[in-house]
Amino acid sequence: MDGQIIISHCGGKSAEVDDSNERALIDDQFKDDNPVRCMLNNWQYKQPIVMIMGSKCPTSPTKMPHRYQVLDWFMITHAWTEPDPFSGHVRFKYRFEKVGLQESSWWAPQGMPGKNEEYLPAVAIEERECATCNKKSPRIYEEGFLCIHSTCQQFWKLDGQSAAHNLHYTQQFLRARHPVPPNYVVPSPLAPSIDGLLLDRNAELGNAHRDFWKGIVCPACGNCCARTSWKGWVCTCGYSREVGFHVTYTASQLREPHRDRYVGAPIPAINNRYNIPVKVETNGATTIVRYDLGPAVGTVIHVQNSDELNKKLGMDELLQRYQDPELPFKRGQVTTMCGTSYTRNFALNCGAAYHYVVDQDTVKMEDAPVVVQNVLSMLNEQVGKLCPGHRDFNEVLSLAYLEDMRMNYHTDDEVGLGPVVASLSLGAPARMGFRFRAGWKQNKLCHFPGLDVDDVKSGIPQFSVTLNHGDLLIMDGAGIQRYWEHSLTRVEGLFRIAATGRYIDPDTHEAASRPFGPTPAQRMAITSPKSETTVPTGEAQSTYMEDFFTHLHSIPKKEKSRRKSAVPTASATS
Ligand SMILES: O=C(O)CCC(=O)C(=O)O
Ligand SMILES: [Fe+2]
Repeated sequence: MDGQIIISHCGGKSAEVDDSNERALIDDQFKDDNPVRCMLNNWQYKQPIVMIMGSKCPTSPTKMPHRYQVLDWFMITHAWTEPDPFSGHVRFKYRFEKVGLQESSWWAPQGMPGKNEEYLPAVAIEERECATCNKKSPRIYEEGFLCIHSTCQQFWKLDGQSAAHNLHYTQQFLRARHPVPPNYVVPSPLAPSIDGLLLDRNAELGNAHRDFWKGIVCPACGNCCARTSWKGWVCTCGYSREVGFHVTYTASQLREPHRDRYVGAPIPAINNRYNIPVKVETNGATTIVRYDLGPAVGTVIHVQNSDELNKKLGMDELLQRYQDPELPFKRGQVTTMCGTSYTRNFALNCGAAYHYVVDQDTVKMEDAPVVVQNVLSMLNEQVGKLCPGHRDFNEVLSLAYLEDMRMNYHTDDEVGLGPVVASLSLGAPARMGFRFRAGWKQNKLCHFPGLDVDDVKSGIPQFSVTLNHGDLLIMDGAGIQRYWEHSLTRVEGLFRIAATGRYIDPDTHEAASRPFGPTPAQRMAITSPKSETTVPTGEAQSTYMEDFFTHLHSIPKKEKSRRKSAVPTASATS
């Protein structure tokens, strides 16, 4: 790797060799493998590609300042196959060349190609035909011409013998620079302009559009900056940009335009295989639907009110007050195997501390925004009527969903939680799915005689409900969290609030809460100074590409059919 050329392999299927830090392929890579196909498409159709480098990259020419950094736009000039030095499996390799050769590369040290250096005149990479397969190969290594076609008997052989693995790239291969083909366009700047984003977007969307909650590149320091604050983007360098809401959404604006608000008894969306008993009770203004999941599990209760009753109960006002830009909503931090990330939705926890996979602050109920205090009273009153013996909630987790936000399947089964969990929905409609909790085999014994374990593994929802503005969804029974999972698969609109009440026993819950991940490291600036270099033009592109494509290492037929039949099992266990 230098400031303009990167030679690398990718395409997956590698694993650590024993306990060493070395990785090796555990299977051949094939042209039909998705990651390989993507790369070959990029090469064939000349699609520019952004290179991102991790701080642990062993061939980096300088010390990388961040865990991950964006290098630049590159194009693939050559692709070929080689045996993996450790396992002998076939692996695809690629030569990437920076598109903007005239720009100085921030990651290159002084004196390296790409750094303030007038570049050498372009040199061509020689190509030769293999006497056995009659296909062309580029000259990549000093040690001699190697046939790069893995289906050829002479693949990776020098004078009839398997070539060593510690070969040296030719100077031509390293020094060649290719003209940027006509019509070759970089699809976007590496750092999209935040002003363009904010000004061009339709203000009627009220800034709940996805563009307003995804990350930006900080215009002050170049750092990638997630939107975690309700008010807008706040970068660790001190830069901040408020977003606010241009529009205060009303319930009728957020309603699904193609479906009328509830009229009459709802039709529950049920995969009716297990005949979940459903009871519907209505008095005109309120409809209560009860999904009976069995005596050892519990009941899901869905309460829907007419528009008039919702108004009377103050639901529209609650929705409006939840759009106050001063509310301390935040996107919570989640630590995953791949690093630190954020929940999709904004959260505000009030009352007892509530720890789940997310690291979040809690506001005491006496200091909580009035809207949250009102919701708590309303939840306690309504749930008290429907679930006899209900212990008053002492916590409300308010979640704000902007466009395209959702919540994946999970259970609210943290230690110290009471058996009743109830959430009030405000704003845009959303679909909540319920499925069997994977891996909980006792399901079989517990209820639904004849439960097919494949239905547990499949992850398919057994029933789902549409939560409209003003609806109350009560999960009554600890067994629901034990044997079932729920998710918010789809929010049909720009803005939705879910305010969920729970009883949390502070002592047992605190004692059992999970450790949380580290805060994000301080980030440093990346700048990319410009310098004058010459860009080669007019040099021919490699011509062996066609040969390579017609002679590619593809999955054998037998293997292909085996993979196809394996698909359902693989997805079922995921
Ligand atoms: O958005 C919702 O209605 C569901 C929220 C939820 O499941 C939770 O807070 O645990
Ligand atoms: Fe939940």
